[in-house]
Parts: sequence; structure tokens; C-alpha cells
Amino acid sequence: MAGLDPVHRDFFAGGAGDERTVHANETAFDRLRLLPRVLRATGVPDPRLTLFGTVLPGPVLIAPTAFHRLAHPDGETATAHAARDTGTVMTVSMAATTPIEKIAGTGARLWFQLYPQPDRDFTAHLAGRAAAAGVTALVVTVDSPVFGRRERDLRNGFLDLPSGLACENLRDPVTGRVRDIVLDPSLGWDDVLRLRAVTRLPILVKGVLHPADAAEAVARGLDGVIVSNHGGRQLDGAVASIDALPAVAEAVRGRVPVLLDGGVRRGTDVVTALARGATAVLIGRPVIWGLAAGGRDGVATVLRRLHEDVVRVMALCGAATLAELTPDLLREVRP
Ligand SMILES: Cc1cc2nc3c(=O)[nH]c(=O)nc-3n(C[C@H](O)[C@H](O)[C@H](O)COP(=O)(O)O)c2cc1C
Ligand SMILES: O=C(O)C(=O)c1ccccc1
Repeated sequence: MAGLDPVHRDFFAGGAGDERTVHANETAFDRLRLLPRVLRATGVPDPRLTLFGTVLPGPVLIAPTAFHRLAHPDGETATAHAARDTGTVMTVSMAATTPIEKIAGTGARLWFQLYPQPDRDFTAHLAGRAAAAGVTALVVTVDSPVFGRRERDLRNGFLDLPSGLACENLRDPVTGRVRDIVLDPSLGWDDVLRLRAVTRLPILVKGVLHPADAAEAVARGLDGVIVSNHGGRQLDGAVASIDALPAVAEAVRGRVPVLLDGGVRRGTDVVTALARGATAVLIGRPVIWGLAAGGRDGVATVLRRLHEDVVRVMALCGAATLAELTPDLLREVRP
């Protein structure tokens, strides 16, 4: 195995500023301890859930991450094969280095993430292209009016993909050239809602931390909320995802699914997030590390181990189903 180029490792691992939020996403779980129930005769727990009408084998999905071909030559195709092998959903990044049609050829369940582009026609084209390829939901990332200041990348001079790799889904249908991703500080709710007119797919907003924004998303008829600080890569100093979750779940009141990403590494983290009100979780970096270490099989191993761990932790907590993961199973302790 070639191993990751240290510059690319920094791109994947790193975050904004002092990486306080990167760190906080993981350490915030340390303050939350489980209060297990006993003698509940659960048998083997059932970790399945239904999301947008589809039964998934468990509550762990793949978060959108850019540039998989920097981690492994098979790139997003390998990740998608692993998603297919395990039955989970892969959220394909707008910054994928493989065309969505090729990723869809694996037969995996896919969602597609996008940043609405100032060129509205191109955004509509992209949503239509993803839908035509067979994705079953759109994820609109709303925490990126500008790029976070990623100091590792600045130090390393990592600015762009090496030649031979490109954001294949940004190919202009007319010119055939790959467009640059434009982050748009003028983006508003109306820009997200414009996607409603071009697709019947469920639309989730990703990157919500404030409960008022979650309430707004529901009020505007969006289909799901992803509590996320972009893995600490955007606003350094933003609250850890798991700490933003309770207020968001309270604001949403079960009207739409509330997903969470950021710092989820173990079955205990998954169970903690669900007990705090998440419907499901997504993982970002663990997928990249599995991909870099072993391609399709590496990602499948990460997904399978986490899945098995979730089932074990459910059993140890006395929970037969995900619905039994409730806030009474948690205690907050002093660090
Ligand atoms: C290398 C990398 C690339 C990412 N690219 C995207 C992206 O293209 N679009 C997006 O919405 N989020 C992106 N994210 C954020 C992830 O979707 C997710 O929010 C985050 O990785 C979750 O935290 P975790 O890595 O601690 O699991 C990226 C994260 C990483 C680490
Ligand atoms: O790295 C990221 O977090 C990210 O979102 C991204 C988006 C577009 C291109 C490269 C990275």
C-alpha cells in the first residue's frame, strides 16, 4: 500500500483555525455517559431504521467528503461499493473526483450533496443530473458562505487537485470544461427552496447548529436537518455537533429526521447521539481512513465494525430497537 501523501493526510484530517472544533466534536462525547438498563430481555437488538421510506440496516450513513481519489485510486467508486456491500447510504460530495453516473453504477444507495451555485441554471442541471443517475435525496450544505481558514493546507501549499483529477460533476454540459465550485455568501433560504422546483427528491440542509435555523428549515418545508459543523473545517470555535443536538431536536419536535455528523467514532457515540435525539448519524473521516488503508474492503471494514459496535452497545444498554434510545439513558458528567 502506497500510504497517504502527508499533504493529503493533512487535507483530510485538518480543520479551520486552531482546530478547536475538530477536537471538540470528539471530546464532547467524553462528558456524556450511558446509564444502561438491565434485564430487559432484548435478545439481539434490531438496529434498522426507516428513512424517507427506505429501510436501512443501521443508523450510520456516509457523510459527503471531497476528493476520494486522493485517498485511493479507486476513489468514490470504492466507497460506493463498500456502501453497497453493507447496505448503507453514501452521500456523494459535489467535490467528488468521479462522475455521479459511474458511482451510481455500483448499485449503492446514494444521496448527493451540493453547494447551490450562483449560476442557478447550473445548480438545477446538477440536481437533475444527480436525480437522473438515481440518487434518492439531495443534501444542501449551508455552513459554507466562505471557506474556513485551513491552516494546514495553507502551510502545505495545498490549493488544488493534482493534474489528472477533477471535480467530475462540475463539468459544464455545454463547454465540457470543469467549473470551479463557488461558495456564495449571498445564499439564502430562497436559494435552497429553488431546488424544490426542480426535483421531487427529499432535500436536507446540512450544517445547522442553531435551533432557530432548524425550525426555519421545517417551516419552509424542507425534509431533514443535518446537525454539523463540517467536521470543524468551517467555523473554528463552533459548538461541538453533539452539544448542538438537543436544542435542534427540541425545535424540530420529530417533524423531520434530524441527522448528526462530527466526531462519531464508536458505537457508544452513535447510541449517545440517538439517545440525544438524532434519527441517524454520518461519518466523514473514518471512511477516508478506511479508503486510504484498504479501498473498498477498508471502507467496508470501517462500516461493518461500527455497525457491530452499535448492536453491541444497544444490547449493553438494554435497548431492543433504536426507538428505545432515549435521553434517560444519558448522564452528563464533569470532564
Ligand atoms: C476531507 C473532508 C472533505 C469534506 N468535504 C465535504 C464536502 O465536499 N461537502 C460537505 O458538505 N461536507 C464536507 N465535509 C464535511 C463532512 O461531510 C462531515 O460534516 C464531517 O466530516 C463530519 O465529521 P467527521 O469527519 O468527524 O466524521 C468534508 C469533511 C472532510 C473531513
Ligand atoms: O474540504 C471540505 O470540507 C470541503 O467541503 C470541500 C469542498 C469543495 C472542495 C474541496 C473541499
